Amino acid sequence: MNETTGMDSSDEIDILMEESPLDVGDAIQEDNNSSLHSMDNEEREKRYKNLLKLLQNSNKLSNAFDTKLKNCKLQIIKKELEKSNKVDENVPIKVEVDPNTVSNNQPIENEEYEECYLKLFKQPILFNGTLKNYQKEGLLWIRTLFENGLNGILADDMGLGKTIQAIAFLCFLSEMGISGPLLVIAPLSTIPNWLSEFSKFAPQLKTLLYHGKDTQRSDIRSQFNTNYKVGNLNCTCIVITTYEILRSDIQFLKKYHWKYITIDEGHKLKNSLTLTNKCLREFDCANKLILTGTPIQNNMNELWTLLNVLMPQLFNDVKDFSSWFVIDDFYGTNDRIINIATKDEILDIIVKILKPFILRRQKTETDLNLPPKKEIVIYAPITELQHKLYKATLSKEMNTLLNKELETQSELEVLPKRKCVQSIERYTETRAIRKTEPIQKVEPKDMAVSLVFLNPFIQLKKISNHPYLVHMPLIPGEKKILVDENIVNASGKFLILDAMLSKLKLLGHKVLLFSTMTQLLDLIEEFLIFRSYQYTRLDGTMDIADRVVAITTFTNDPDCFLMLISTRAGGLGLNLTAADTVIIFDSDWNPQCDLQAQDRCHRIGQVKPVAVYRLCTKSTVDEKILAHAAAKRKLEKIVIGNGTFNRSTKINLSNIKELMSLLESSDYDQQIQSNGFILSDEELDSLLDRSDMVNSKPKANRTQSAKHFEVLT
Ligand SMILES: Nc1ncnc2c1ncn2[C@@H]1O[C@H](COP(=O)(O)OP(=O)(O)OP(=O)(O)O)[C@@H](O)[C@H]1O
Repeated sequence: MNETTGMDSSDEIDILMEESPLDVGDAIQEDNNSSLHSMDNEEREKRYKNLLKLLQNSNKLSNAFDTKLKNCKLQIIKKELEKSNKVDENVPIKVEVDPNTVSNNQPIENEEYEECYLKLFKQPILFNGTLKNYQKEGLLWIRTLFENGLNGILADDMGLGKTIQAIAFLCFLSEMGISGPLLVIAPLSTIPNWLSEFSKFAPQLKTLLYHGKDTQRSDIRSQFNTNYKVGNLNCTCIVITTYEILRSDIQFLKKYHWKYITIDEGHKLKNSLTLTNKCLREFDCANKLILTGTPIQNNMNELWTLLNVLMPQLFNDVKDFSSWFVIDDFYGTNDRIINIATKDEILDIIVKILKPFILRRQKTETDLNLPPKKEIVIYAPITELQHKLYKATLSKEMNTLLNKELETQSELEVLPKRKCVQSIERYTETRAIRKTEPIQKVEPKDMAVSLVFLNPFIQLKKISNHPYLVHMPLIPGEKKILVDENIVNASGKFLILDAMLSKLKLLGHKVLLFSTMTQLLDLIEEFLIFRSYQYTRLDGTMDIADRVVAITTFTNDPDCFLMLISTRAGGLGLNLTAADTVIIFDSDWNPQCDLQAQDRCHRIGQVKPVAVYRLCTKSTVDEKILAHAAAKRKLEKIVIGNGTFNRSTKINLSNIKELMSLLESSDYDQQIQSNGFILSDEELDSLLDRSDMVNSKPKANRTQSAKHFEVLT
């Protein structure tokens, strides 16, 4: 029996399952055996039919769930309205719906009920804040799934407050007297955020951080079931842990009967074969809620994984499924759209199946009124040294090129991590003047050479970013990097960065600088120290305490100008609205990682327009990475980016025109190409100008006529 609505939902769901007998086993088994591409046509046809059969049957089941969920939602709303006792006076309810008489096919007009609900909505007493309207709707949706014993995915755009909605729901559970234990699983990088959001929005709830050494964790485990009183309410501890601890302690954790598990940044589950997924399947848990701003990042495989997490009994294996959909289909040319169209049938059904269980709202659909954001790609020049090394790598002549230096060559040392820098004395128009004496210019006699020919691609990527990553000058006899003006002059991106930073600092902006390579972050750190910029750093090697220090220093210290962040470690769940500028030094293969990065500062709490600068070295692998990322973005746009999972939007994937326009759309507001000259003040002003964003939305493909830049259209 349901604890809040009094409905017995499990029986109904069992009946629904029986009504849709699925030949699941056969379909999946047969679908697993061998690679799709090595099959003859007859075999392909057979497997395709099996897959369709499985999906169509599941679709029926999902439709039944959908109707059931809508009815349940209505019941909850009615109950809440009755409780508020204001229905007759204040709310013009015209529609009378008896959930018992609604047939499976009949759409329920419940907008008016929802409107009333939003008007009279009382948020959980333990929640210390004001939920926005779309968050109230989100809470209602999470609650409806819970009442029906179903798992769901809250896939709101990044920064819309998924954490807040999850916390509000945990407050609701506590108020309902649901006994725990309750678990939140999140990546290490978002744990500080969870802790601070709990203390801000649910200060009366007790959280228990399950982390630390073996012995500490065993002590913490004894407190999992601790109950405590808040007024009359009997509350239970909320255990917070990381994916890593989940994997290492699964033997202990699976002994508990978890009442509710919230899984943050759930796209980490995207591969159903991972250990984390396996662990989660082993858990004894009533319900799960997955939070992710980016449910589909790479391929259809991930859609299947979502099905697996939501309905593991039906979708229990993923092998070969992805071969129906390959990322190549989404590369460029229009005739590929035909391929996509032929696969619509499968895609369409999957999206329909997922629909009741996924809630996704985009920033543009909400009343958030965030300040505008624009994204500009800056094509950096390639320096002579970069060109020489790049060409040598391509023609596999690197050894010959560097042969003469091999006698003096040292092993490349990992650069020391710096925690802070000396404060700067003053800034001129173009430079920060350091308090300390500049390093004496020394002729570089020694070189550290890092040549990993096993992966020439990485080599090329390093050279495109900074040639020192493969060919670093050292202070003679010291095995330490020699830092002088050459650290800037050797790399096209550093030339651009140097010019931009001095101006950004002067204009009072704060910057988040993302890179996918920690070695590159080390080098940028050397440069920041050389220029005496104050900065903090966040990367995957840091523990929770150090991360908290880095974030608070950046947020609260007005002199701390820049935060260096490794894209993969720091892109998730952080709130860094003190910054209004993002520099993506090198793009990630996965565009969602870069979007996550931008969203650290373009979110609730941001009051200034945000500019995102993406650096790309012209005619190098950098351009390939950008193109690949753009192809992945197209997939995401087609499947989830068009409001498909907003439950009020109708699905329409078969509109070729719509697909074409999505495929042809650009992710960037502006693309700028440097011709290799040092930037003049005038050009910099033009590049960093945000006046177009002050009173209006960012303009697409703005033209720009500075002397040394050219707009690519
Ligand atoms: N109702 C609210 N009132 C006040 N602040 C809010 C509210 N909702 C969200 N915020 C703030 O907005 C910011 C973004 O929220 P949150 O981190 O929960 O977003 P998210 O969707 O989980 O983002 P991400 O996907 O990046 O993790 C946070 O600083 C949060 O405190």
